[in-house]
Amino acid sequence: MAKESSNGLSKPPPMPSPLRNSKFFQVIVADNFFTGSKDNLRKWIGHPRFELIRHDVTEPLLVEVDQIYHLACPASPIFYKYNPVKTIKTNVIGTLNMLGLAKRVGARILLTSTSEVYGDPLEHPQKEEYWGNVNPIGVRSCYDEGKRVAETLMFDYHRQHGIEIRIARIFNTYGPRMNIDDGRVVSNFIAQALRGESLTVQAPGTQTRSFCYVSDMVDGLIRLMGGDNTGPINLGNPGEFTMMELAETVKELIDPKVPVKIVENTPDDPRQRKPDITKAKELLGWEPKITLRQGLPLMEEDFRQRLGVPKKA
Ligand SMILES: NC(=O)c1ccc[n+]([C@@H]2O[C@H](COP(=O)([O-])OP(=O)(O)OC[C@H]3O[C@@H](n4cnc5c(N)ncnc54)[C@H](O)[C@@H]3O)[C@@H](O)[C@H]2O)c1
Ligand SMILES: O=C(O)[C@H]1O[C@H](OP(=O)(O)OP(=O)(O)OC[C@H]2O[C@@H](n3ccc(=O)[nH]c3=O)[C@H](O)[C@@H]2O)[C@H](O)[C@@H](O)[C@@H]1O
Repeated sequence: MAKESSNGLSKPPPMPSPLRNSKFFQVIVADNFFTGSKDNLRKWIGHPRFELIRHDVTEPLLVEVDQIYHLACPASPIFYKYNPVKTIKTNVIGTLNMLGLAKRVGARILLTSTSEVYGDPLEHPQKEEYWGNVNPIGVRSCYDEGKRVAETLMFDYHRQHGIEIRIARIFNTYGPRMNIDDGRVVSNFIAQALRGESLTVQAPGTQTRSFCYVSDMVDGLIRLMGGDNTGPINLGNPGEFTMMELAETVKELIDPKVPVKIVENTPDDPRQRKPDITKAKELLGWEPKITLRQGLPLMEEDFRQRLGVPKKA
């Protein structure tokens, strides 16, 4: 039997990457562009300390890095359900590959997990200690069970190999430059209102979500990566809205005349969701600053430009 060292590991943890002492940040983005767009990276292409690689995380990646932000995964229900086997491979094999990379080069790795690990929660608001209420064989399982396995892999690599891990459980986040046809509710309602189409509220419309603006989320992720806590830590905005309230807010902002249409919902849609962010406040000194009413107009402006719908004078 392998002898255990004082930290409980059979082998010492990997040496931290020497890149930690580097004077400059360099960024390597790896994306297979399934839901992402090169257009969003246009301003960085050609920058001497930026590199873009078309890469699928279900294949191993050999690069030298000291921090890994592991975000790769389709996140909108329409896209993650499109090829569920690929989604679960991305979560399981993709996370294994990123952890293997972290182990080889001694990097710290952050996983963007999700509030979907709480499933259709029976506790409200959700605290990190809640184990969730997830259907393991439903149409959302490729994503929510996939992320649960990804969290398990992160902790097993941490305990078994001493890898430095960070886990964020992100709650519904939105912002400019989202794919216009992403399919998630905020982008759908804004695009529909701008196109003068009915806002498609999925029944019953009383289900709730808590929406976080993207710049707040990025700030939270950077704090988590830089701090001493493995997580999991909830990152999200506790302001909670029903989908009907969201539709009314978007109407008021963009076009009070657009109708709201109740359409069929999809199976296992969580009925309520709101993060308890006590941990993020205490451990990261983080809380979101941008309310939904402040964030929506910023997204509207970007969608107007891309859809070519100028604001009426
Ligand atoms: N936005 C949210 O509300 C939210 C909530 C919880 C968790 N998350 C997580 O945050 C991460 C980013 O989400 P997002 O909202 O920006 O979604 P997104 O779909 O806009 O971005 C996901 C990115 O991953 C890439 N990708 C997908 N599969 C890949 C693969 N196999 N190999 C390489 N790249 C791949 C896509 O092309 C895209 O650029 C995801 O892991 C998601 O699960 C997001
Ligand atoms: O925050 C999270 O953890 C997860 O949130 C999302 O899941 P979901 O909340 O279902 O996202 P949406 O598709 O935006 O749906 C939100 C609510 O809006 C409703 N909806 C959606 C789209 C639409 O056109 N109309 C509408 O009423 C849905 O029924 C649902 O109740 C995505 O699955 C993931 O990006 C993410 O991991």
